[in-house]
Amino acid sequence: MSQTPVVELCGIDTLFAGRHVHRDLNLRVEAGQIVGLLGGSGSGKTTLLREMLGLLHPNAGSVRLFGFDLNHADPLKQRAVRRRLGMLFQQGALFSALSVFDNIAFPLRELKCLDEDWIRRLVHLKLAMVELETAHGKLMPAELSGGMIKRVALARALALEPELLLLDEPTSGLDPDRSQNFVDLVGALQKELGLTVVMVTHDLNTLAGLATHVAVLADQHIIAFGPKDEVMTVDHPFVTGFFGADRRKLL
Ligand SMILES: Nc1ncnc2c1ncn2[C@@H]1O[C@H](COP(=O)(O)OP(=O)(O)OP(=O)(O)O)[C@@H](O)[C@H]1O
Repeated sequence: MSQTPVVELCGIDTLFAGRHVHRDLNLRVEAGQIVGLLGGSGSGKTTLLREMLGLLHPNAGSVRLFGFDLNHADPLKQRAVRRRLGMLFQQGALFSALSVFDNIAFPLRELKCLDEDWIRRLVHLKLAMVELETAHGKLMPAELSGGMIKRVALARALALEPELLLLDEPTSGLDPDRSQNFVDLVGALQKELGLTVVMVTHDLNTLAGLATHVAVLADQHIIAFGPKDEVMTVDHPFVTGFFGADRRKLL
């Protein structure tokens, strides 16, 4: 018997001002997969991540995480489900008025059941996980490089030890070296922590370095899903245009 999928989107319709962004969209992500979500600009990728986070409810269809329907579960259950996922926003979305330490401590303090001594130990552990030092905890977000912002945001996303990690353009704004380091870090943590990952990316190297599977969002739904070597041979204008002559990079 197959296991409960980590993410299951069924028949999703999303409309803004009467215009469909998603129409009868379906996606099933199994435990341990790293799914690269591709699609043209404005095709509704970030909107889909927001629906997985429960920040936005689709107009029709169901969003199930770990088997729980986010639209119908009671608020307590919804909160419990949300704690099982971490999100890395495109620009990091750190709280600018809080230090690195306090940014990472934020979700831990929200639990309201850990004393400060535990929080300190956990924050230092998360800093080490993303290859930063304890001393970095004192810095403010404005003092960080682009790569460090991504690492701190990742440490915060991992604070509650999620099973599902959502990444929105994880390497955008990083130069090729930093981008490769970040891809290696996420890949190593994914293996170590057994994470399931859904990431939006436009970057072929990030996709090549991380994704086990690719989902293509076009024409308002997922037109292709599967291992990346299968998806890149799909005959669709977006797929052909995206992979173009670089198809071999992914193999
Ligand atoms: N809250 C909102 N209100 C109205 N329209 C919205 C809202 N959020 C998104 N949209 C619209 O929905 C469409 C999809 O947006 P979304 O940000 O999900 O696309 P995307 O695929 O992530 O794009 P990009 O790759 O450019 O970031 C866009 O046309 C956007 O303007």
